Amino acid sequence: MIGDTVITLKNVDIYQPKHLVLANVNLKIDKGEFVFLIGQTGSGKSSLLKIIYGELHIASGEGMVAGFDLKKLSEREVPFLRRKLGIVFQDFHLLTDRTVEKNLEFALRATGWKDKNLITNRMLDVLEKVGLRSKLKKMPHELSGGEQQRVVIARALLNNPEIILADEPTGNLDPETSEEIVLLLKEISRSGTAILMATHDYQIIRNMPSRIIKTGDGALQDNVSI
Ligand SMILES: Nc1ncnc2c1ncn2[C@@H]1O[C@H](COP(=O)(O)OP(=O)(O)OP(=O)(O)O)[C@@H](O)[C@H]1O
Repeated sequence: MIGDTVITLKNVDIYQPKHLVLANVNLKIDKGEFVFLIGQTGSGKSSLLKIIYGELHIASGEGMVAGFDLKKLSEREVPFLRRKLGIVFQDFHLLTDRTVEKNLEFALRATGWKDKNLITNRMLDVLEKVGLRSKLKKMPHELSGGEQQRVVIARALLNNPEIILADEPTGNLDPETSEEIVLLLKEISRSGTAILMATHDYQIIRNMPSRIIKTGDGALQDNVSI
């Protein structure tokens, strides 16, 4: 990693799977930056995120994410890259058959945590950050959409990620709750985690001015205004 840059893509072509979705992508995101990713449906936002979290391979160009060289990334290393990333998607992906506590514990154990006390402390820590410490014993269906999304964000924070990738994290939420979620993500970015958030919600972008990148016509544009 060079300096405080946590994502670097240089002249990257992104294919899905044989069709060139984005050509010659150049992108740099620094530690603690908050960036919106916009673009029409099908223009390549998810494909860009997939390159960053190692779901799609780089065919040409270069990429470094959280210190991992995407070009050299083997299947075996992908889980280690993912531990440096928090991933937050639109449809919450909480396990519906267990409590908030058990959801978080499951994610910690899956990433190698064993000590019960450390697990409990970490869970309380992240729930505190998202303002949901009192909901530890609740089942997902006992929470509102916004609260469920906060738990997903708490889960994304468990391993202290360098970057959070959020794909339409407010897609299922009302405008007020959406704004709260984005404010929470902004606050998280101020403590040093870079946030890249794909969204179609221009209202939110207008209310919270930040750097905007945009996919369209097979390319990625930086510092766009809307
Ligand atoms: N698994 C796949 N196989 C074939 N083509 C795909 C696949 N996934 C995506 N595509 C195509 O790649 C292009 C970019 O898709 P992508 O999902 O990145 O767009 P997007 O900007 O995230 O769209 P949305 O806003 O609808 O989520 C689209 O033309 C899509 O049809």
